[in-house]
Amino acid sequence: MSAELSGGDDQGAAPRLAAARERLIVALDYANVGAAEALVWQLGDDISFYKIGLELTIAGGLDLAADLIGSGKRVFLDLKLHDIGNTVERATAAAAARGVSLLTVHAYPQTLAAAARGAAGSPLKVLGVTVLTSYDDADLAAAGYAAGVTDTVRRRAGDARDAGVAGVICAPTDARMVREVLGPGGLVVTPGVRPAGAAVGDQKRVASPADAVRAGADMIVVGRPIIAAPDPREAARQILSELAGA
Ligand SMILES: O=C(O)c1cc(=O)[nH]c(=O)n1[C@@H]1O[C@H](COP(=O)(O)O)[C@@H](O)[C@H]1O
Repeated sequence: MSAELSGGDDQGAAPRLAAARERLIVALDYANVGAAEALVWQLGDDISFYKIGLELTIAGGLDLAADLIGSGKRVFLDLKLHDIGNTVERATAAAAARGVSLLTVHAYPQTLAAAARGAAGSPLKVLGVTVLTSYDDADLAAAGYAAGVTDTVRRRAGDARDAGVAGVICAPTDARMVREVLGPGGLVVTPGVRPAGAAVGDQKRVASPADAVRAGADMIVVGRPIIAAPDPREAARQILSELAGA
C-alpha cells in the first residue's frame, strides 16, 4: 500500500480512508466483460462498489454483476429505465432479485412511482436521474423543455422524494440544492466528477471529488478519470485520498 493510502502516523487516516471507499463508485464503461474483469482485478481491495451501465450490460455485464456480488462487491446497475409503469415496475423487481444495490430510472413521476413499487420490500435503492450531466440549459431547450437545468433538477429531485425512491443522480454542481430538497436521508449520487487536470470529455456540469462531497454528495461515480488513466489503481488511490481529506 502506498504511504499516502496507509495514512502513515495519522491515527484518523484509516477511518477516513474507509469512509472514502464507501463513497467511490467506479463505472465499468467497457464493451467487453474481460476488460471490466481485468480492471476489477487491478483495483483490488481499494474499490468495493462498481457501476455496470448500458455498454457493459449489452456486452454480458449482468453475469459479471452476479460474479461481483458473489465476491463481496456492491453493484450499481445503471440502466436509466424509462418506460410504461408495468414494464418499469417489473424490470425493477427483476433487478432487485439479482441482488444489485442501486438502480437508475429517469426521474419522471410515473416512472419513479413504478420503480418504487418494483423495489418495495427489497434492499434495492432506486435513484432518479434528474438532468444528465452532459446537458446544459441549451441542451434542455433543444429537447423542448422550457425550464433550465437548475429548475428542472430541483423539480425532479422533489418528484423523486415524493415518489419514495432512495435518492437521485445529479451533477456535483447541483448537489447542494438537491440535498436541501431531499433532506439528510436522501441519497445523492454524482457523476460528472473530474479530479484537477482530468479531461472533461462530454460532461458539462462537473466538479472535483472533494467539492462534490462538500456540496452534499453521498457517493461519486467516476469512469474515464480512472478506467482510461495510464495507471488506474494510482488514479483511484488519488481520488480516495482526495475524498478522505474532504
Ligand atoms: O446515471 C449515471 O450514472 C450518469 C448520469 C449522468 O447524468 N451522467 C453520467 O455521466 N452518468 C454516468 O456516469 C459515468 C460517468 O463517466 P465518466 O464521465 O467517464 O466519469 C458514465 O457511466 C455515465 O453513464
